[in-house]
Amino acid sequence: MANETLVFESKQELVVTAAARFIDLVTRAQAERDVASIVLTGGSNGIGILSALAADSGTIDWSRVDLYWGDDRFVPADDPERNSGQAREALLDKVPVDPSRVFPMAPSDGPFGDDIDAAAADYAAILAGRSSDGIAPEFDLHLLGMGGEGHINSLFPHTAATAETEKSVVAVEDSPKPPPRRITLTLPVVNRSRNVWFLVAGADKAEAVVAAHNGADPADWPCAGAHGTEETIWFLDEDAASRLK
Ligand SMILES: O=C1O[C@H](COP(=O)(O)O)[C@@H](O)[C@H](O)[C@H]1O
Repeated sequence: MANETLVFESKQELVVTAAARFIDLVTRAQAERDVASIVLTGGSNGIGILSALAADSGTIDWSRVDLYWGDDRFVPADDPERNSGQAREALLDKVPVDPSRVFPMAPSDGPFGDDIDAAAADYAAILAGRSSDGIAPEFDLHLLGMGGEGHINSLFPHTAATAETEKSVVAVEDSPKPPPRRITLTLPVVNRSRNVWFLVAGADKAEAVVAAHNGADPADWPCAGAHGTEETIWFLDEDAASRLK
């Protein structure tokens, strides 16, 4: 399992480079497995890479890309906080994705109404149904943003969701970062990904970056618990990397 840490002068350089590598990765995955499977994330850089990809929309065969989300907010479908809605606006409405290959998590006004546990169970069933072992796909790439306290997806420090070892998807009712109700993939499923990429900018993330690089306890720093089976790459701006030796 390889690890790489790349440091960029600006957030823009970070997302543009990540987008170029995303195109390479998807192209290679499609050559090897026909369809590439990608887990998207939210946050400034998680959406930033999608905007950078929109500027280069002719290169990827989007009809052969499966798109999942690492987490989303359990709010109405048209709420601007939805990671999936932001992804549509930044990229997915602009490229020829196959709608049958796009798997957003259910919103709070979707088929399960306000039942967040049913919505989480539905997403687990979707992942299981698209896997070879009844659990979840081996994603080609899982994109991750990160909070200053080390959260990834909606896995926050010292929470049951972060400690989960059995379920692939769980409901979060009390996220310390608003909105409180979210659905998230768990660490065991993140870690089925061939490649895990962290997209992180800002001095407020520097302590968490050091913790992850030093192999901290994921209960304290959830970011420390995410690894690709083939490669883990940290895309950092200089501020986020400022405390690395
Ligand atoms: O709550 C969330 O935050 C993280 C990181 O966001 P950022 O704006 O600080 O980069 C994001 O990756 C995650 O999907 C989202 O739900």
